[in-house]
Amino acid sequence: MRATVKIVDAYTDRYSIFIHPEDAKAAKLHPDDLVKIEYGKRSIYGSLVISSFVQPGEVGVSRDVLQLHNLSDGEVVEVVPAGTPESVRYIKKKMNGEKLRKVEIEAIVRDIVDRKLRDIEISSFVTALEINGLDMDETAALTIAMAETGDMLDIDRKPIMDVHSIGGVPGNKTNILVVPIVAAAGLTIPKTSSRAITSAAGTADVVEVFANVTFSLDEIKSIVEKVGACLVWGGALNFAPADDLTIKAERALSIDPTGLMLASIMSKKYAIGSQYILIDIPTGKGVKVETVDQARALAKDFIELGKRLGQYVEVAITYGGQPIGHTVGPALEAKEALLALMTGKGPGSLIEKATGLAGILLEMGGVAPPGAGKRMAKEILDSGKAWEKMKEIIEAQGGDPNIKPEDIPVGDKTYTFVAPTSGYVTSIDNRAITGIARAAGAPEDKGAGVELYVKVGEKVKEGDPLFKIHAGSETRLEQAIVYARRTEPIRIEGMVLQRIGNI
Ligand SMILES: O=P(O)(O)OC[C@H]1O[C@H](OP(=O)(O)O)[C@H](O)[C@@H]1O
Ligand SMILES: Nc1ccnc(=O)[nH]1
Repeated sequence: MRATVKIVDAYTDRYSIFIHPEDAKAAKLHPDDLVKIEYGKRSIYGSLVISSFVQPGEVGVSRDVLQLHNLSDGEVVEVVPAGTPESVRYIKKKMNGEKLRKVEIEAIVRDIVDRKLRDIEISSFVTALEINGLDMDETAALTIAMAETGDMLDIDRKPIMDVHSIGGVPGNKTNILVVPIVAAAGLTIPKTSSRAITSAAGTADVVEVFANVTFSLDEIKSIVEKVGACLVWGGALNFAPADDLTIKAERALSIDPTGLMLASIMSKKYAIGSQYILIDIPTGKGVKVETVDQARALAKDFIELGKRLGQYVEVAITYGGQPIGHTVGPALEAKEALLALMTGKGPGSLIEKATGLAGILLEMGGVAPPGAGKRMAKEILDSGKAWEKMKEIIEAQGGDPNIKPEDIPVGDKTYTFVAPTSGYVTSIDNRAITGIARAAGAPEDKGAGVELYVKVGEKVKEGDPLFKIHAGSETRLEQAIVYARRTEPIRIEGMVLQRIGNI
């Protein structure tokens, strides 16, 4: 049908296209149908909303559609049913456990990027990958397709280093220390991060507390060539664009299928031109990889995928059996990370992991002799050079380089859980801590999260504080308290775990 464009001031995150009920009836269109707007030689795909927001003869476009396409009020366009993309058949092949050909994977990625595949089809694809997986041929095809459907970056300052965690462990603010340490040594490290997938705060969510993380590739190039590093959100416009759309489905299901994880990470590294990449695989109970054998197998996949992409990859298998540091949630983690950079002091789990990973990168980049990297990294941190570099990065990314951790606001609705008995802390449940922080509102509410007062192996007396929940509202706080009471995330030897009566 021919229609006049009307901008609908709504951000639906579903690329919504609105038409009036009378027009929908005449065109035999139904809610959530995939529809196409044709104007000139361009095509815009979106999910149909039938509504009186628009008048007969009008087609409404939401703000998220306008983020990708220039349309103005009053333009005359054609609105037609889009039908079912061929790539849906390929998704069903993967649902049936069949191997996908390179061209089929490319079609799926292209249709995700063009928004021909709606949330429902993308979730089906992610679920199929969780159940049936991808082999290395499919993973490499997916990685390159994800990278090449977006912009690629060519940074002049070589060699280009990179570091990326597969995530999964709460409080993993490590790379916020690693990046400035490595850059302070004179190496180039254009770090891209995703927002939280299974955790309560992705690195992009944490950095966004004190600096902008959404930039175009030209802006990233300028930042990196100026200060040698960045800490930005990989989901920014047109940078491996399929990645953030599949992550949205992963986040809803709190899953991260191995093949998609490999492609998600390495597509960003490939797009930004990283040459030497260190992958962190946190390993332990309650994270994405639970055993060292599984971690070694995943490490081999990352190294093989890197070879196919022309990138040198090393992998660090790290301890992931409990949260990193003492804080979980964007603002709380930002405070802890900045304080560690300012003082060189902080929880051993954070400082030791950060200097360990940074040390490997210093050796990979040739600025530290083999075996001397961690010591050099610690010297850079202790000397204040890492903090000076971080201030350069913060300023280049539009933040306040004079920021003080104590000035960062956190949720003021709090509740502290105390030890029910005396004894040694025997375990901290990663998934429960993440669940409590997310119930409190993280990562969307940056001030929400959990502060840990104890770690595994520490001795407590009955009544000692174990952890504090921060939330932005009493409602969220109550939800987090209920979740915490149900999951009891911190176990102390000697405590009564359950009492079973004659129920
Ligand atoms: O823990 P979950 O949310 O599953 O994984 C996502 C997190 O892991 C990676 O960390 P980094 O950017 O390498 O520090 C991602 O960028 C993101 O921050
Ligand atoms: N799936 C992913 C895990 C961690 N980081 C990413 O960028 N993607």
